[in-house]
Amino acid sequence: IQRVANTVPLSVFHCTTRDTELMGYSIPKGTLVIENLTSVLNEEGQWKFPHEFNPENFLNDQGEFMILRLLSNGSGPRICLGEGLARMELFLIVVTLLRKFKFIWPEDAGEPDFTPVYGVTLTPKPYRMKVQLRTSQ
Ligand code: HEM
Repeated sequence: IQRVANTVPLSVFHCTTRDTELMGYSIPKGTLVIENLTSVLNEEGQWKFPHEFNPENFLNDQGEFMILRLLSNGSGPRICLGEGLARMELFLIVVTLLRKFKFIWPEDAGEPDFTPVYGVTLTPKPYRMKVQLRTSQ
């Protein structure tokens, strides 16, 4: 979910505090550095299905779960302080909703439009969804 949602596509802007050499590039002191997380999270060649929601992106050839650093919350000394909290909340909220309800795309709603709404964060366009209480079996 976090890979496809790409919630903070340009991360938090940073600035070099000294002249820096990175992979052959010289970055002078005081340069504004903007990360492109959209590229990281959708890079062709890095993901089996870069442009679709497919949990198989996180499985190896034997079908086992691969432990990856997803990078949707940045990395390094300034990594997102809320990463663990955000991940736990997402898990609890999504699992609780899916256990209680079925989410059904309405037949008359046409194809879903995945074009994001741009801001500091990316959000989906408003959409209608049929929500049905699951019956206990
Ligand atoms: C899915 C939810 C979230 C996403 C995708 C996200 C993403 C990010 C990203 C990309 C950065 C920049 C990291 C970097 O510069 O390498 C960041 C920084 C930060 N985030 Fe989050 N974040 C999320 C939720 C939260 C929550 C819930 C909190 C607090 C409770 C939080 C607090 C922070 C703070 C304080 C920083 C700045 C850390 C620093 O500069 O030292 N974030 N976040």
